Amino acid sequence: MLNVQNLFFQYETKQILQDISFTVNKGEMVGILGPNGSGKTTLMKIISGILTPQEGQVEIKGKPIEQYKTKELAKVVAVLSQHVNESFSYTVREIVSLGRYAHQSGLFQSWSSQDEDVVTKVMKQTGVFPFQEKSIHELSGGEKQRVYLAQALAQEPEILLLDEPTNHLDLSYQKELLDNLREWSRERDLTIVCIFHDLNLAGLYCDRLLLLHDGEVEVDATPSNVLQEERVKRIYQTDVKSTFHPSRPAPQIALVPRNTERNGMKIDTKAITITSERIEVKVPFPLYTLSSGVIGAGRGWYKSFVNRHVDKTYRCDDYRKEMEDYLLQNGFNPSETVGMMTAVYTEDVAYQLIEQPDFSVMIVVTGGVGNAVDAAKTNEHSSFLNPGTINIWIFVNGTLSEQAFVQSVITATEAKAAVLRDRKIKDLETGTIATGTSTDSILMAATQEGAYLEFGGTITALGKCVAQGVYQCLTKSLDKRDRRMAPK
Ligand SMILES: Nc1ncnc2c1ncn2[C@@H]1O[C@H](COP(=O)(O)OP(=O)(O)OP(=O)(O)O)[C@@H](O)[C@H]1O
Repeated sequence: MLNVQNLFFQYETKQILQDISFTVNKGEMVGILGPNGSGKTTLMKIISGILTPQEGQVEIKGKPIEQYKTKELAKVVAVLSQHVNESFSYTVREIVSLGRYAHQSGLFQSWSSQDEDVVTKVMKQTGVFPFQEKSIHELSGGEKQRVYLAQALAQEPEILLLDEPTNHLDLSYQKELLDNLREWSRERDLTIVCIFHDLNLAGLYCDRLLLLHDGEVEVDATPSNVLQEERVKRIYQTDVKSTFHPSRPAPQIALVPRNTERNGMKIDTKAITITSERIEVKVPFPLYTLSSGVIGAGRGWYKSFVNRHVDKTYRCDDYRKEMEDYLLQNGFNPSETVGMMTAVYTEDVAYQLIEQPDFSVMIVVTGGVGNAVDAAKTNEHSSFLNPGTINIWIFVNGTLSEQAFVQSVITATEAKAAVLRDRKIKDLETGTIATGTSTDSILMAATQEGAYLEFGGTITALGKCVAQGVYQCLTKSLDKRDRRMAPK
C-alpha cells in the first residue's frame, strides 16, 4: 500500500533523513517513534506529499506519489497533522465537510446526499456530532482534535497519516481514538501510519513500529522486538525498565526516576512486631514484592506486611473485604500492605536474619501442619481438612532479577518440603509424607537496592540463604508448636 525507498532529505544544508526504506501493507497500523528532532514529522510530510525528498521514492498503491494529482491523492491519503490553522471561525460541520472536497466533481462542485451521509457518519464515529453547529473556536483541545480526525475520515481515505493524534486527549478519548483506529484498520483495511511519543500506547496498539534515530531507521519490527529496555535507554538517553501490560500481550516501558536517598537503610529483625493477633513487618520504604497474600497478591510495591491470626473456624464469604476492613481498623493502608491469614498461634513464629558480605536475607515463618498434604496424592483428597498453614516471608536487602524472585520461591518451597520430609509429617488422608499444606502462602520482598542478585536457585548465594533460613525457621516454628501442644 505504501512503499518508501531510500529517502534522503535535507533542509538547506542540514541533512535530516538518510536512506529511509520501509513498506506498510494494506490494513496495517504502523507507529513511527523516535526522540525529538529525529525526523518523524519530516518523514510524515514526505509521505503525504507536502515535502519532496532530494533522493528516493514514495509509492502509494504502486504509483510514485509525484504522479498523483492533488485531488486524486486526497482520495487515497488523509492527514491529521499536529498544528492546524484556525484563522476562520468555521462550524464543526463546515470543517468536517471540507474533508469531502476531493470527492466533488464538475465545474459547479455539487454537494450530494452521499457527502451529507459521510459527514454525519464520521461526526458520530468521532463523537463530535452533538456540537456540529458550534464554532471551532469554542472547543477544547481534545474536541478540536476529534473534529480534525472526523475531517480526515470524511475523505474516506485508504491511508490515514496521523501526527501524535492523542495529544490533548484525556485518557478515555485516547483509548477511544486508538480502539477506533485499530478497529478501522482490522475491519475496513484502513492503513494507518501514526507518530507516537508515548511508547506504551504505540506498543499496545500498533502491529509494527519504526524507530527513527538521527534521521535513520534504527529498527523496523514488532512492538516487542522494538521496545527493548537497552535500546530505549540508548536511543532516548534515559533510564527505563521494560515491563509488560497486565492484561494484554504488549511490551511497556516504565520511566525510572532518579534515586531517592534511603541513607543505606536496611531491613532487619527490629522491623518485626509480634502480638497475639498478628505478626507485622513495617518498613519506611516500599519493597518490590511477589506474593500470594489475601491482600496485595502478585507483583507490587508494599511497606507493611501482616500475618494475621484467625481462629480455626474462621469462615467468611468475602474474606478479602473482611481482611481489608481489618487492616484499615488497625491503621494499615491496604494499598500499601500485603496481608495473609493463619490459624497458627503467632507465638510459634520463627525468624532469622542471615547476613552476607554484600546482601542479607530475613526470613519469617509461621508453621502449621494440621492440613498437611502430599502433592503427589492430591487426587485422593475428597474433603477439606482442618485449617493449618505454612506462611513464609523472605525479605532481601539487595537487587533481585525477575529470575531470582521466581527461583527463590522454588527454593523456599523445596526447603519447606524438606522439613516435612525430615520430620515425617504425614498427609492424614493418604498416610504418605506431606510436601506442604493446602493453604500455604509465600512472600518475596526486596529493597531493590545494593548488590545485584541474578539467581535464587538452591546452591546460589541467595538460594543458600533462602533454603537454610526457611528450613531452620520452619523447623523452629514447628518445634515451638510441638512443645506448646505436648501433654504437660
Ligand atoms: N522547516 C524547517 N527548516 C529547517 N529545519 C527544520 C525544519 N523543520 C524541521 N527542521 C529540523 O529537522 C529536524 C527534524 O525535525 P522533525 O520535526 O522532523 O523531527 P521530529 O522527530 O518530528 O521531532 P519532534 O519529536 O520534536 O516533533 C529537527 O532538527 C528540526 O529542527
